[in-house]
Amino acid sequence: TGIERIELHRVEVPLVRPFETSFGRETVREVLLVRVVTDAGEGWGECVAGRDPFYSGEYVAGAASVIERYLGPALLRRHTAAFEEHGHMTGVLIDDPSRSAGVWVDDREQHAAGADRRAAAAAGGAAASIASVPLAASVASTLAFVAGHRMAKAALEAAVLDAELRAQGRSMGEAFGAVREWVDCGVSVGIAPTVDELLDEVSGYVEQGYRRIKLKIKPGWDLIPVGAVREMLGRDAMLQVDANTAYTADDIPLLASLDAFELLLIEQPFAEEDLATHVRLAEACETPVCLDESILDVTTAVDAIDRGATSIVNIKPGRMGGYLEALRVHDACRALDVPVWCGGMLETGVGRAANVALAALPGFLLPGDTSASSRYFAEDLTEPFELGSGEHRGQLRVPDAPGTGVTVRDDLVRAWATAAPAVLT
Ligand SMILES: CC(=O)N[C@@H](Cc1ccc2ccccc2c1)C(=O)O
Ligand SMILES: [Mg+2]
Repeated sequence: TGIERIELHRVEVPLVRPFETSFGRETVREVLLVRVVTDAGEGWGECVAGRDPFYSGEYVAGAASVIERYLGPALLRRHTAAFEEHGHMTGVLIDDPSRSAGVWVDDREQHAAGADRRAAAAAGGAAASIASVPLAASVASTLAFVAGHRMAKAALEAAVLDAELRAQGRSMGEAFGAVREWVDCGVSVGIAPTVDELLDEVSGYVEQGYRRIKLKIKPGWDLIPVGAVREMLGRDAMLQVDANTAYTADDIPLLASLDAFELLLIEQPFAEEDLATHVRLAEACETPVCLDESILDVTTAVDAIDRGATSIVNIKPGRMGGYLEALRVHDACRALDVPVWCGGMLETGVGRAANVALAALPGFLLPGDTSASSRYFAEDLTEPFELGSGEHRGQLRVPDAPGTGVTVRDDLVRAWATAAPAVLT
């Protein structure tokens, strides 16, 4: 079985309102979508990287480049008979235009070790279902020769996973081990021009039924807006903040004073690599510290928890190299009694569908940023995700059709494309 074709589609989707964080202000979501054709059928994956390398070091053009130059060729060769004809050299042909011949890298030991270690770690929990998707489960080890680029890798793995599960007639929810059909939804609220405008926006979301409010903060926009929202919502509403690494150790006293607002958590106040300062804040305040940017895989998740740098984890499959690693992080956190929730990256329905399926796992104990499509887009690239009503107020339904369960509207992908798709075969 093999991967026969990879298409990279770059589209621009306007946002219904500007989204401002401590690292920038977006009015359009530029997104890279991956379509793969395997001998079992086709699948779509969404790369969560933003247009610019501001949330993380990855960005749309960089992800497209690393896929065209390294990751795509590896997948196309690794899974074709022609590739295996070199016998022991289960390596990767690096197509380097500057060099006439490709370079073979013998990676059997490295991949085998990596795969064994991961399989052992995954043996216990939801990740066990990985065994039933051999093609998707082999993607990470095939791509391991490239350092980093987790969002690019995740998009490819997600597309292969979608194709494989559609061929098996299984939904992602079923394959992941979902335990519920509806997931509680929270909403991420950007930095606003004034506190009044913030309160208006938050009121609207509460009206729509969102079960949790998350406010973006940064130095100079924190205590006052958070206090005003807490005042408006009352003390029982679920409220949290996300700083996207904007603070330093000098701000520990200020951040500790957020205890007054009885928040669910403080998300990623300090730099991605700075676990030590997160530990110091955790020791200085009651409000739980939650990490986002810092958590790249099972290893970094368990290390951050062991150090006391985080007591709640924001799981984002794109940041972790894919949904299969996200399952492992879920399992590891569950074994350590650490609640997790599903983060968001302004995904279209492609990524949103897979995130909702992931959020249905037992360890996802807090509402995630899996908001309705209308939070970001007037029109979605797939069927829109809409909040339920009545007993399902503030919830999204987990798709139960095969794969992601949604259908990508080719007409919109074409209409919103910023360039002709790149095709690798
Ligand atoms: C919903 C939410 O707050 N997401 C990210 C921040 C974020 C914000 C804006 C983005 C724009 C393009 C790509 C990624 C982005 C990520 C977070 O949890 O930290
Ligand atoms: Mg965050």
